[in-house]
Amino acid sequence: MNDSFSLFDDAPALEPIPMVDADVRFMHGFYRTPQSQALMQALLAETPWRQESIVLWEKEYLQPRLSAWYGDAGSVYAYSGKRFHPLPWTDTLLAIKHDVEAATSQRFNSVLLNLYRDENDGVGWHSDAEQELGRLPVIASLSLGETRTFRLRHRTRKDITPVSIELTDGSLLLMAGETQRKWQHTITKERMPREARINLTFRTILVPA
Ligand SMILES: O=C(O)CCC(=O)C(=O)O
Ligand SMILES: [Fe+2]
Repeated sequence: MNDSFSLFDDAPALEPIPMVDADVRFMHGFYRTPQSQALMQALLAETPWRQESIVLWEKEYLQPRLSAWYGDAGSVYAYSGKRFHPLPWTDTLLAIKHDVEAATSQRFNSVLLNLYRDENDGVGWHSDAEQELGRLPVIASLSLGETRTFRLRHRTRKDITPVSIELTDGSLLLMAGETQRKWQHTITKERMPREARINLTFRTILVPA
């Protein structure tokens, strides 16, 4: 699906972002228009988007975004006291997974889709350090649609400057190594009007033997 790997193309590559205690790589234009727009439209139409809730201090809150969870049948994900069973892969998602696996030399068995409908949607500071992601999670994050700012901050070292990355349409971000153990990340809400953005985070859920 992605034709950007030809030797004769000026193929962009995942470039390391210099960070302490983290392995973060990033590239613009992993998918380019019009392909990125076609994927966005397909995912907007095909996905059974849900607004999930989280429980904090015994109070239930709706998440400020819509989401959907897909993966291999065994890749059950526990999050905020709930267990999510994945939807079966679609052709669209399998094609994207194939491209992302080729670009990252990694294999993934699940993907979390997030839809940020406008500037009022976001995701708070967190790390993806759930037990079923293993000790050193590898997460590949594809962005489609509106650009949003991805911020990272070190969990314990206040002397380390936070990092901001503009996640443009069609960009690909890889987080590996100690990134989830040592850093947190967020997509902040914005003041100015924003169009919709879809983010796909490919993950590997370790299935208990
Ligand atoms: O939307 C993004 O770029 C980040 C999403 C995220 O951090 C997550 O789903 O865990
Ligand atoms: Fe995350």
